Amino acid sequence: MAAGGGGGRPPGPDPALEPYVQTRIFKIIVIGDSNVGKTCLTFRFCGGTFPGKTEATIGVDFREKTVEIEGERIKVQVWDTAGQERFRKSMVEHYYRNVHAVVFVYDVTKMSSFTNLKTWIEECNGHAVPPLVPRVLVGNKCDLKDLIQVPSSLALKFADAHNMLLFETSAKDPQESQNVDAIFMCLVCRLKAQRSLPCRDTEGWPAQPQPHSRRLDEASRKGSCPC
Ligand SMILES: Nc1nc2c(ncn2[C@@H]2O[C@H](COP(=O)(O)OP(=O)(O)OP(=O)(O)O)[C@@H](O)[C@H]2O)c(=O)[nH]1
Ligand SMILES: [Mg+2]
Repeated sequence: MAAGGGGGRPPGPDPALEPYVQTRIFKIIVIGDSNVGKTCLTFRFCGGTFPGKTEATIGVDFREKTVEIEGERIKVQVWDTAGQERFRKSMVEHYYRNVHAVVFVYDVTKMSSFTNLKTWIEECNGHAVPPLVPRVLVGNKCDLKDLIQVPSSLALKFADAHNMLLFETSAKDPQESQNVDAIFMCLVCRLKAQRSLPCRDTEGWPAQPQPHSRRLDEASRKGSCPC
């Protein structure tokens, strides 16, 4: 038997006496047409790689990443939603419930995925997502330079009209991985600034100024959070 009969507890301070530190959880949903790269973007952010092969998402896939900002650990819970109507219809209510931030994704090589954004925004508005819930717009697949159909100027105009930041990036290009991170980190920074208490309630948040659109590469060149 061990000297002192410590009852099996490892040496060190008694956890019961340590101050209780709660990790905040921010729920971020990723929305957009099927095949725009939602799964790949969330995989890149949470796992750091581009998945070799993806299947159409059914319902939702959850991914998580814990980040540290100004000494605070925050759990980012990413909801990778299904773009195909038949795989999402029973889940839509769950997507929007208590959501903290929304990422709208289109494919820069597919104009229809851009024009369909208005439908996705309507769906979001139809689920009473509070106006203070930050939203960003992401044009994905920028690595396919010769196939680009959606000009940056058009996307920027749309983002401005909807009070969203615009990010143009690629889940596939490893050199863009910091820029993919910046999409989510920007949202986490805004949420952290908005909220001082660890609660999930999205109502009654303090008012925040709306962001101006800004290209991701502009922000990332500065090497800091684009907010
Ligand atoms: N070239 C290129 N291909 C990409 C990129 N991101 C995703 N893809 C490809 O696009 C296809 C669809 O990607 P997913 O991430 O599964 O698309 P999704 O939006 O999750 O689709 P749903 O789950 O059906 O809603 C896959 O073949 C990916 O390999 C990218 O940045 N560049
Ligand atoms: Mg998917």
